[in-house]
Amino acid sequence: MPPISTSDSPATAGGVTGLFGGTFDPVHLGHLRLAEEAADRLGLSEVRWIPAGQPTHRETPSVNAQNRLAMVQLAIARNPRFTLDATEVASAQPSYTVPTLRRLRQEASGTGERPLVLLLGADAFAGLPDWRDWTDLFALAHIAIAHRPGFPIEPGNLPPALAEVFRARYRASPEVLREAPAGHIVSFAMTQLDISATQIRTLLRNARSARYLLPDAVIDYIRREHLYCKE
Ligand SMILES: Nc1ncnc2c1ncn2[C@@H]1O[C@H](COP(=O)(O)OP(=O)(O)OP(=O)(O)O)[C@@H](O)[C@H]1O
Ligand SMILES: O=C(O)c1ccc[n+]([C@@H]2O[C@H](COP(=O)([O-])O)[C@@H](O)[C@H]2O)c1
Repeated sequence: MPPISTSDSPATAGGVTGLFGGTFDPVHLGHLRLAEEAADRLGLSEVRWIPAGQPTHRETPSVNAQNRLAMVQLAIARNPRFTLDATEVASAQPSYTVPTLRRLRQEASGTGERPLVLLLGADAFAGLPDWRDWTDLFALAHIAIAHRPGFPIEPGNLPPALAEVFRARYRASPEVLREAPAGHIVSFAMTQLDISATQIRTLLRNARSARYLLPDAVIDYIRREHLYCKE
């Protein structure tokens, strides 16, 4: 099992750290390829997975936070670059990203101004102006956007306030991530996998196979715990 970080476990010293938050209801191969390809293409020494305890911007997840955390733990268990951050799940507060980044920035302060990179799918990036205190994000971390089928990354497709920020902060080369601790936006191509947790929940509710869309260990867990069954 990978190490689980809590607020008192400092991030790995040195390198560039990727931060990957999500509802993960459930975690699937689209998430795993995003994190793996981000690590390769952006040269990340670690990708820290941060399941949201109480997501604020969507319906209540189908499965509770402990089960979603357990599924992520199983999914990333054999990858030495992946770590799990249980802090949002352990918190009684709603899961907002800016306070999480402030905490991680403080943890990283012992290792100097280390670059932190928030990893987002293109759909999540387009929704940024709805996030709480979203303009504060850029003082705390870089953002790396993963291409996702159906969500082209172009200023013309973004809300105006975000398009302006995108034009000012976007850089073509991921090398800029090492040159500053925060503030740049980059994008990276990833294997296009049109997989969503919504699709998987629908398959499982209808007693259809979700095999090869998510890791076997996660499917086994879902079966054992009777998750995503028809009510
Ligand atoms: N297939 C995919 N390709 C690229 N990015 C993805 C993919 N699936 C999810 N992501 C990204 O992973 C992050 C976490 O996503 P989330 O847990 O909401 O998964 P989801 O499949 O989009 O879920 P749901 O269908 O419940 O909305 C977001 O940044 C999202 O954009
Ligand atoms: O901070 C916010 O206001 C905020 C609003 C929407 C989404 N987020 C974060 O964005 C990440 C992806 O969200 P989602 O809904 O695609 O799973 C996850 O870590 C959420 O906590 C954060």
